[in-house]
Amino acid sequence: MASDMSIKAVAKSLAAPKRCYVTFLAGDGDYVKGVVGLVKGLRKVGSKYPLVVAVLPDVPENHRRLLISQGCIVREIEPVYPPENQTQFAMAYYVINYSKLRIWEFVEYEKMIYLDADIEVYDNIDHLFDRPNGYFYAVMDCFCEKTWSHTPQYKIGYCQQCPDKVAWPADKLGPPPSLYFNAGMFVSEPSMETAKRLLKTLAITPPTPFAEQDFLNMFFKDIYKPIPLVYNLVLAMLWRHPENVELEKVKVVHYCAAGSKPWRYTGKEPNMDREDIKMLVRKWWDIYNDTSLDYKPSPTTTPATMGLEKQPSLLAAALQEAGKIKYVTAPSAA
Ligand SMILES: O=c1ccn([C@@H]2O[C@H](COP(=O)(O)OP(=O)(O)O[C@H]3O[C@H](CO)[C@H](O)[C@H](O)[C@H]3O)[C@@H](O)[C@H]2O)c(=O)[nH]1
Ligand SMILES: O[C@H]1[C@H](O)[C@@H](O)[C@H](O)[C@@H](O)[C@H]1O
Repeated sequence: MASDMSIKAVAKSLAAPKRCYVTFLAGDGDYVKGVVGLVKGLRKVGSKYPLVVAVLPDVPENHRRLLISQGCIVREIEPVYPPENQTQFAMAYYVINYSKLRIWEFVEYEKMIYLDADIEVYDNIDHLFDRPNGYFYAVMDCFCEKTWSHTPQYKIGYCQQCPDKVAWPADKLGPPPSLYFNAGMFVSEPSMETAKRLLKTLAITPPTPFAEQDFLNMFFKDIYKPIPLVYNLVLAMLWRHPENVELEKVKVVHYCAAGSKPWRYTGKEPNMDREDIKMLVRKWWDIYNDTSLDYKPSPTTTPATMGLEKQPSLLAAALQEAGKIKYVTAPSAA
């Protein structure tokens, strides 16, 4: 009977579509805290799918171990560099974000939901995996913060979040820009063919201020489908377009406004003393500090299910940190 059950469970898991959440981690700084907060948040809302962390080689071993002990699957990726250029990125470190393009190589999954490490999930969004294949789903960005000051949109006060407020001067600037998404959250399908095309296209595309975000907008323009802003609340929306935000309905918060990363929050930067911001920063810390959300390996956890089979050097350490993992060895014929 028991073995019947387990056969059924295995068959079910084999038939289940392969889906995952993905995030990206670079360097030895404090973004690792963001990933820990994220995986705990996903656990809190009962997400059914694992969080795969695409790490650059410069992520130190102790951070990788911490992530594995929190139930993440750590996958090292090779860095991707944009072509040489004199471009000023909106933030100098955005140059590393081109490496995000590697996640289309994760073809052991059929579909992925990408989330930046400075994102927290406050409600289950697994249903986004059920949207039809063949599209790139993401939330429309806002052009009103200073990081956009290099653009005509910012200069004339045009934002796609309120396209009727300032009309786009088509006579002077030509047709209005295509819809533009924030690349901190998106739904897409890994594919080796797409991965190769991304890199090939990048090699002949000069870098622009929002780095891979601009690039992805260009690359996926024809299959982009906007989804409601509850799936990626870019914090500036709270003061730039409050009429568009119903905060209590928001499922995913993106702490991308200057000064809003919870683990660096001081409250001193513009807008950071707002009550809604303070509440959102507190909410993030509540999840991060909640030890009941720490990863508890199930009795059937194995190196393979933890994604450790290709990382023997991390295995022992991860198991030590995770503490109580029990292996279920394959039944022996003897
Ligand atoms: O030292 C770093 C810097 C960044 N990151 C990773 O890169 C992501 C993007 O960086 P930020 O969150 O600091 O950047 P923003 O929120 O300002 O980013 C926005 O613009 C970027 C342009 O490159 C990306 O498109 C990003 O997805 C979009 O949300 C982080 O969340 C994190 O996952 C690191 O791991 N380490
Ligand atoms: O797309 C950008 C980007 O994500 C920036 O980091 C953020 O500061 C801006 O508000 C947003 O519009």
